[in-house]
Amino acid sequence: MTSPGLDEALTAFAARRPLLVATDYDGVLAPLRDDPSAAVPQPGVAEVLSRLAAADGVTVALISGRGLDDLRRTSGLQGAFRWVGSHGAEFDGPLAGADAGRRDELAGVLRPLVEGTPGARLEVKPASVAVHVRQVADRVRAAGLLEQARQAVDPSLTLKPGKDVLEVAVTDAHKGAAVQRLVEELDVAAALYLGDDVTDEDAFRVLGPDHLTVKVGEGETVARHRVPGPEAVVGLLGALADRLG
Ligand SMILES: O=P(O)(O)OC[C@H]1O[C@H](O[C@H]2O[C@H](CO)[C@@H](O)[C@H](O)[C@H]2O)[C@H](O)[C@@H](O)[C@@H]1O
Repeated sequence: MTSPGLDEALTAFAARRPLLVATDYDGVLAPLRDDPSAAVPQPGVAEVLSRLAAADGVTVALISGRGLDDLRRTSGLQGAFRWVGSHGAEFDGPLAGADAGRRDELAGVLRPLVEGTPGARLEVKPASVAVHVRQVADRVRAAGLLEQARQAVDPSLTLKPGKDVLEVAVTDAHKGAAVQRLVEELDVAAALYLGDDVTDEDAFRVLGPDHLTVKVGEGETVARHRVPGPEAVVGLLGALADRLG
């Protein structure tokens, strides 16, 4: 499933400087799990990210839909990385809490729907509320809950559908804006972005042909390359680290 041409594209990418190596977390660095707190990195991730971050002229960024604190805690990763949480709403560190009132109001709307669906789970994040249905055995009810949630919320809020989840955000932050901001701030010659979900398409879209975009797993994408899953991601990042010397 690894796309033809990726190896050559990686070699060309590695020859440029400065570089941004940006990656999503769930489904890319960590295999998906029923319990989000159990989604730990694929073996080899910590080592390869450290190798990349140590290379001259290379910045590594983790850009996740998770809240920043959750991302750090669950991943257990440490290093001189740029940490971006809440789809970009947490760009320079944790949110101060200005949006907490609106978010709690939203949680109040969604909670009764979730509590009425066995297996569903509500996740209250810094700038959003997520309705998770991965563990809803009745798939018709799972789809019904996500639709009910869509209908129940204020239409001015931002809907972010994902893998067995619908997230409703009180900010309009998205990963595309976060990547763009890093590219400009760091003034990089090229960026690599790895992502597996619908919200990663925003990041793929802002990166033109000078950059390297890699979709992880199946599904429609505007990314130019594809690898099958987190194990292949470790292989790809290792191959990049080898080329960076
Ligand atoms: O942007 P990401 O780093 O990919 O984060 C996206 C969401 O990831 C988590 O949910 C997803 O992964 C869970 C663990 O594998 C899985 O149980 C769930 O079904 C997936 O949707 C996280 O819980 C969300 O907050 C993130 O937005």
